[in-house]
Amino acid sequence: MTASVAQKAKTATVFIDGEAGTTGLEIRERLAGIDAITVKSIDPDKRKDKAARADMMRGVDLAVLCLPDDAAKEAVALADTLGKDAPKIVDASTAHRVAPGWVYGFAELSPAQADAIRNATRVANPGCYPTGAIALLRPLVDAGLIPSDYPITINAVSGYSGGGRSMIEAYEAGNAPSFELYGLGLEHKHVPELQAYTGLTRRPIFVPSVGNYHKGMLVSVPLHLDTLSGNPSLADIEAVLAKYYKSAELVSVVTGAAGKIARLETEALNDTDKLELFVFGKPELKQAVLVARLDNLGKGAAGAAVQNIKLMLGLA
Ligand SMILES: NC(=O)C1=CN([C@@H]2O[C@H](COP(=O)(O)OP(=O)(O)OC[C@H]3O[C@@H](n4cnc5c(N)ncnc54)[C@H](OP(=O)(O)O)[C@@H]3O)[C@@H](O)[C@H]2O)C=CC1
Ligand SMILES: CC(=O)N[C@@H](CCC(=O)OP(=O)(O)O)C(=O)O
Repeated sequence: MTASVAQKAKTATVFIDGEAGTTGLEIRERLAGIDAITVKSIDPDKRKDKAARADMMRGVDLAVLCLPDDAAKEAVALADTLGKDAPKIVDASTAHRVAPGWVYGFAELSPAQADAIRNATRVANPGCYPTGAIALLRPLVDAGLIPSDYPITINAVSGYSGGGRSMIEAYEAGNAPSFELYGLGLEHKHVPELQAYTGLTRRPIFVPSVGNYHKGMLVSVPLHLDTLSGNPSLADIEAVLAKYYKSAELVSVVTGAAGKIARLETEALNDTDKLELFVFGKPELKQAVLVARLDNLGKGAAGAAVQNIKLMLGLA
């Protein structure tokens, strides 16, 4: 597959299973701007027809699954019936993010991750919230500043597009709340990937929320500096993050925010695939708040999917 994909790199073909959904549409829009990729669309009447979907998969280099979890598992089972004709797969759902045999599609996770994605046939696209939280925490756990058994709490807010078509319709009907916390049973579907890819041995507490606006996300992690290893300063934390993402095109560390910026709004990165990281806090208090900002449909979904598609098709 790798050699043939390289040979036909100019005409790589992609099928988006779930093309008409929130994430599918965003991916289609981004792929339309890439000359080296042709999107093959299924007849809308057949979009849930297993035989038609299997035929589409047989005819492409890569399939992107933008489906609910159960439908994504069904799509993988369909691909499994195709043997050597199965396409490469990027799954945007939660179904395979910690599954054996799948590579986690966060290219900036570690220096080796982009290559792991390039060489993979099955890649699980990260959740929007874990993208922010893992980006903040993984470098600090790796550096030993945050002990792996540290009791981490992650607070986050998303625009309502994060909930897909049904939540978008509910909010746009005009009778949704202005803001609400959810996941208060502490079993949000993102916790397993959050724990697995941050390297935390203690299960983090994750408190998501949704605001009455379309898209844009903030993920924040409060820290008591005097309980971390080596009593690090805000500058130490910032330096670890800045070094980790030095060469990353899409992830940037906004340095010097502490003491200068006191408010942060959610929508500044909308319609981009960027992820910004900030370290706020006050040295005298020995307290810090790490914050990640992203477009939940950009780096939190379609932007990361397209990054993975390009890596897997030999285009990046
Ligand atoms: N929205 C977001 O910010 C993010 C979403 N995701 C994940 O991406 C996946 C898609 O989410 P999202 O785009 O928001 O969801 P949507 O509800 O907006 O879209 C889902 C699409 O899948 C189609 N679909 C449902 N069941 C089947 C099936 N059995 N066969 C074929 N097509 C089917 C739906 O068609 P129909 O409407 O006609 O039923 C719809 O077009 C989910 O797993 C979600 O967790 C990932 C990252 C972020
Ligand atoms: C606001 C909202 O409801 N958000 C979704 C997460 C969206 C996302 O990115 O996660 P997946 O990729 O795992 O779907 C939720 O909390 O379930």
